[in-house]
Amino acid sequence: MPWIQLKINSQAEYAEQIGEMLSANGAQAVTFVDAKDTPMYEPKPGEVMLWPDTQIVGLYDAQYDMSQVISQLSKSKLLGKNFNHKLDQLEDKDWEREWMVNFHPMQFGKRLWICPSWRDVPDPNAVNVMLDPGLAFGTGTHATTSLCLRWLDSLELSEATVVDFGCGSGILGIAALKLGAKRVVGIDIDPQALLASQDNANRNDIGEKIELYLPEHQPELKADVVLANILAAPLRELRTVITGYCKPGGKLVLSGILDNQAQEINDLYSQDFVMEPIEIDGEWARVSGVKK
Ligand SMILES: C[S@@+](CC[C@H](N)C(=O)[O-])C[C@H]1O[C@@H](n2cnc3c(N)ncnc32)[C@H](O)[C@@H]1O
Repeated sequence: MPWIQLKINSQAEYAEQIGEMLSANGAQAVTFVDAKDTPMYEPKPGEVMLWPDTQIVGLYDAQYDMSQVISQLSKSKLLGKNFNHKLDQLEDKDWEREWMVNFHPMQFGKRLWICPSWRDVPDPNAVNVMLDPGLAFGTGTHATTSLCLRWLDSLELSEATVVDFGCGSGILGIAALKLGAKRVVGIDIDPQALLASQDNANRNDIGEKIELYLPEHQPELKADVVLANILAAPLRELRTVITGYCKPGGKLVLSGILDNQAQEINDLYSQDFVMEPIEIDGEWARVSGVKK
């Protein structure tokens, strides 16, 4: 479905109010972008980042009557009759890649950085994962991914075999390889994710160390580390499969779990794992343990 994007530049102090006006006037999503594209850090979950010159971007269904929206907005005291705005038509894919504007290098734990493949690395001596998720999930900006990345950074992974269940962009498996793992098996139901994972692995010169499978072709193996960031429902349903991938003494991390689901998932997996303390980030939780 095509979309229409309405862009309004403003001083930071008015941006949130303008954003609220766009939401009240039919915008399906409102984002805030630095109008001057100065370097910045990634907003934490729940945090609205405002820069001195902020661009407020409202996303509207292409069928929406934008003349009505503009007329409504021009009646507000904040914007006035001749307020400065820009309207752009977007195709779906353009919108899905809009996040690229806001994707900057980010550090996770002590050693690990995730860097958009089109930007410079901030520290050439760090463990840098160069990433372009394409249309797959996983940039590190989402709390479910960052919880796993921080956990990975805290491990000694030399020579480890790793299963990345629900690999998306490949971000977790590739980070594990760059942190020293010797082999990663990535599994995903989405063929786009497998393509993105292979592209990203190649981009990081470790393409030969990753194997990617749809669930119907997933191989049998016992891994030292199992990662699964795939929401609570599949974690429940696939417990035996996920548990089966982990060797005794191996480590497991589960994410994609809401804060209020974490204890139940923790208790479920405690049948086979000695669980570690649950880690919370905003509304998301990380559950982890060591196989008995
Ligand atoms: C939340 S994303 C996580 C991506 C990446 N691992 C990360 O941490 O950012 C979940 C991924 O799991 C995949 N997925 C969902 N259900 C699955 C299942 N039953 N088996 C395998 N993959 C699944 C989705 O296609 C998606 O790519």
